[in-house]
Amino acid sequence: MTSTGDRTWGWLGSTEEFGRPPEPNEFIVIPKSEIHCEKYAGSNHAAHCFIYAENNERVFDIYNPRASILMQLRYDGYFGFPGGLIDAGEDFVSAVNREMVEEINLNTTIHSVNHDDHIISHWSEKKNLVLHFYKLKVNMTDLIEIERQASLARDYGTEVLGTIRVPLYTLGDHYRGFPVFLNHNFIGCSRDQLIAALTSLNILTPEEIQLALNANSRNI
Ligand SMILES: O=c1[nH]cnc2c1ncn2[C@H]1C[C@H](O)[C@@H](COP(=O)(O)OP(=O)(O)O)O1
Ligand SMILES: [Mn+2]
Ligand SMILES: [Mn+2]
Ligand SMILES: [Mn+2]
Repeated sequence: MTSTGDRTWGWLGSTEEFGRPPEPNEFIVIPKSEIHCEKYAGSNHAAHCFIYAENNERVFDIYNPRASILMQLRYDGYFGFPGGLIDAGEDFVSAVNREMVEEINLNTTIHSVNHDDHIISHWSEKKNLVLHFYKLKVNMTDLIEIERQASLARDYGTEVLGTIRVPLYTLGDHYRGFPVFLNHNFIGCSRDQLIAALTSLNILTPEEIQLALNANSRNI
């Protein structure tokens, strides 16, 4: 224990396991039709959101981002999406909208998700944790405003250390850009969620995603 108390988990102890790096294939996809099944009623649930805008404004007049996707650096050092744990008796959609207010100061009278915005759900039996993922499509003007407002969020500077725009382009060496980003540390199944969203929304082709997953610095 240090004087700053930063070596304890305190009341976070009950969630400590959720943030541990997942084992390969720890999180399995569960059908949307099952997410309210009794089987998962005793699990912990969390819901996060993929906020994005189409964006073809080239970087250096070379690299087309195709879209700007909002992720965040978290207090625990991982990259993740805005969202969080679902409180007892709270429904998934209310929870993710609430968490986006807390974490990025989202104005939910303008932007919010509903049940139709569900993308995918993953379950870790080991962690007894179900992670639901939603999408929110905005235009670039709105995304820039959401980014601006995020620094005024209740949890900014504590639970959330800032928003980022995920790079989708791959630079000329076939490595820097999106492949490097995919090599960073993501929390929970957020890396799988990012790939699922990019695929289901046709933002990157499956070939581009596979190339990024296979790319590494030794290739260049
Ligand atoms: O973006 C994410 N994608 C998948 N799983 C995630 C993501 N962020 C966190 N998690 C996991 C690991 C966390 O411990 C739990 C709860 O989420 P979190 O955002 O930390 O919860 P609160 O905001 O503190 O309510 O889900
Ligand atoms: Mn939160
Ligand atoms: Mn929370
Ligand atoms: Mn959170």
